[in-house]
Amino acid sequence: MDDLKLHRSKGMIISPEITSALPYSEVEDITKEILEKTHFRPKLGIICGSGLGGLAESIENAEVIDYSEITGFPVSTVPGHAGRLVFGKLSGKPVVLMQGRAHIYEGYPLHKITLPVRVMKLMGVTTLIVTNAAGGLNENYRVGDIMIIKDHINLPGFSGVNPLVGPNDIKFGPRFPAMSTAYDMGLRQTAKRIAKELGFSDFVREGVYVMLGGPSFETVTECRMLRMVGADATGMSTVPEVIIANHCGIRIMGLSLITNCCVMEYDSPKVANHKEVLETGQMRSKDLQKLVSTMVKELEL
Ligand SMILES: O=P(O)(O)O[C@@H]1C[C@H](O)[C@@H](CO)O1
Ligand code: HPA
Repeated sequence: MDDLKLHRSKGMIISPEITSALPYSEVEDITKEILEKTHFRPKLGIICGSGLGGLAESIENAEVIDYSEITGFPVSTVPGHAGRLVFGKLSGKPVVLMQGRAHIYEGYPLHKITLPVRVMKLMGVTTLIVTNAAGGLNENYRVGDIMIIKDHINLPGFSGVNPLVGPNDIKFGPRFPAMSTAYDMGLRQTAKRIAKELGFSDFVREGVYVMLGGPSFETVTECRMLRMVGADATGMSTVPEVIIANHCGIRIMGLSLITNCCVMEYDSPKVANHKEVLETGQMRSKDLQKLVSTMVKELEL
């Protein structure tokens, strides 16, 4: 008996939120709908965070589909997230790039935010590079640093907010996926070596990303607490996508751009703001493009 039928047979109450997660066959239909609009068959997916959509500039022979034209896709409402699916070639390899993502704070349920990842899986994507803008918690981090993500803290998950809540479809992956190896070690090592070869060592780090729901930025005490528990950077995305990608066996690399330093002192006049986030994205855009395109050149897909 499949998981959804089992839930019903036990008389379990499933919230409308959970039942509205798309079944495998509908994700297949959406995938087919998209693939009819492009001749590319990518094995690599890229998700661009706030202000990082410039990565699309490196894509050759781009074919673009607006999220609004795709059944079930969440439409971006945040500045710095164009809301377009870009197919094309990066370093000679076919890729699909999400120019912008959806976030919990926009009001989207997690299954909708993460739908594009399942669609990528059914398209044939085996490796995902996921990027975000984040606030630096680590006292050694500077604005403009790029952090290779080695692990995450799913803070919303502490209260049951996880994109895998609800009946599990084994066609996507197991009921209880391990998360301790979510950020592929081989990809992290390659990224570190390439950063060194490109002369980027001064601003490329490796650390832990923590996700909060947003949209308000963190208080001083929240930042202090997050630093104490081992987080190096804080943001409002990425973790749900990584959980869903890892669940369905996609290899993942995560990159955070440190767009601002978190305020750690009670009497500091400094405040986090989205304008600074977008400006830093612009400032580091070319270096991020170089790091990602050089990695892609080397990737065995
Ligand atoms: O999509 P990401 O995680 O890059 O966006 C970050 C978090 C908020 O959406 C926004 C705050 O400036 O940037
Ligand atoms: N906090 C949360 N999300 C963010 C930040 C931050 O300081 N900067 C960019 N995204």
